[in-house]
Amino acid sequence: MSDLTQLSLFDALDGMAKGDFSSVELTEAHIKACEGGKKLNAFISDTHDLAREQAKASDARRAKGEVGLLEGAPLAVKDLFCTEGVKTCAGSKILGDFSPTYESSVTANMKADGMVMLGKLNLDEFAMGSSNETSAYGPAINPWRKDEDLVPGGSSGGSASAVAADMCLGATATDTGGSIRQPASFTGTVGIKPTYGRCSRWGTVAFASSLDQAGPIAKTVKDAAILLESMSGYDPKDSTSLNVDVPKWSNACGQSIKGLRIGIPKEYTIDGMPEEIQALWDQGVEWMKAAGAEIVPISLPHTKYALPAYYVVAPAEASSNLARYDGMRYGLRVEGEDLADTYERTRTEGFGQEVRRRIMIGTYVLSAGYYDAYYLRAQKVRSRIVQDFENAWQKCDAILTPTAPSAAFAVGRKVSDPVQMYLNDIFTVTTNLAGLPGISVPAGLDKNGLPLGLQLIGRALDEETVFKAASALEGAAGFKTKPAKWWS
Ligand SMILES: NC(=O)C[C@H](N)C(=O)O
Repeated sequence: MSDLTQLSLFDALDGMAKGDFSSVELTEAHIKACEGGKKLNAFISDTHDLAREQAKASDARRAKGEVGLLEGAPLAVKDLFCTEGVKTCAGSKILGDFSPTYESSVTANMKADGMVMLGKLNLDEFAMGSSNETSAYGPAINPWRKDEDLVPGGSSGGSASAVAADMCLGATATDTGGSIRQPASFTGTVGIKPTYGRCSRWGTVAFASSLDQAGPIAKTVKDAAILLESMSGYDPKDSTSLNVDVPKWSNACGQSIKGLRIGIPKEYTIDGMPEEIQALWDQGVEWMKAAGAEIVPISLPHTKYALPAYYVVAPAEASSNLARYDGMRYGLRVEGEDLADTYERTRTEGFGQEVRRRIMIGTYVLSAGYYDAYYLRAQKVRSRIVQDFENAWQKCDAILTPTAPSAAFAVGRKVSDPVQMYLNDIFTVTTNLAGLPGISVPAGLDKNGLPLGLQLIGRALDEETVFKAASALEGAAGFKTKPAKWWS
């Protein structure tokens, strides 16, 4: 039998449906790939025994004719989603060996659809970062380069690395400012952040609640559609969950984009953007045109304020969400001389530098006297950004931009310069602030042979158009290159 880890999720599901191989065989092949891929540090916890049990149970269900959307597919879960009885630590020391007694709604949906879970994936601590280097478990490594350790992007770096290295057929991820799309761009994978409210946040460790949204990282656009169909859905346990139907997005893949209006925002041309990224974006425009789309120049005038606004709103919400880690309830507790000292020691030892930085920024911008100057102003910027997109939708149906301002960079290169690190999110944060769906599709390689992605943004709840356009882009780009398997 040929190497089953090379299959897409769609082809693997098809192969099991035809009886070409079982979930047990498919799962064993992926467990072997995970064991051979340890150097990439993509996983924080392995759940291989559980995966074997789940695969066996899946084959038994299939024999009875019970076949879920993800039936028998070996997948992996970002370690930000609570998984019942399986360590969930959000890449932080402060959660210690916390093992939840409940399952996040997203992973519960996937389990109900027949997922086999191979393990929990590495990430930046509490999803704060763009390189996976803030993880208390060390960074996941990008499989694209052998001679030098490159970051896989972040915060969903483990998800991206594991999918790119064929260790799983797809993975869950989350995106607060770009954490699904930027790692997808860095690793030649597909990542979609759906409309805010599509996926329930219940049981997902909170970073910035008005921005956090789950979504998949996958090998193809169609695989991403299948995974998102399973992850999405109304959940009364999350007050921001949208009570709307989940369309069959996989059917949108491959449909014609004739007459679709694609907007090109002039503000996304920024100083210092590498020429190859500009060239790839221009090429993307040509591909969309050739596929029958109409190209429309648009303006999103408040774009330059998006990143500063995000780095006020997100830390503000984080400082509030992370107040719960006090050494009393879960994970780490460092005894002090009195209660205040215990809090202080626990939080100082438990949180890494970037998380502490964000808690301090967040506390500052929310404090009396500064609230109006920072937080309130950032919220006003947010309204302007929402309005910019509303205006744009009068002229176009989807927007094409680069995903990130660079390709993957070397481990250690940006850690000491937070502003450089934050700039990674320059093209992705706008959709989080506006709650819109955005997808990254691998579109080409830079001069060093590293993948680059292009982003498509759609109207709220119009993932269908996003998938249609992304699938056309994927077809035109024909990105088939894989990293050489140096790690196993
Ligand atoms: N969670 C995210 O979307 C990550 C983003 N790069 C941040 O550091 O906030």
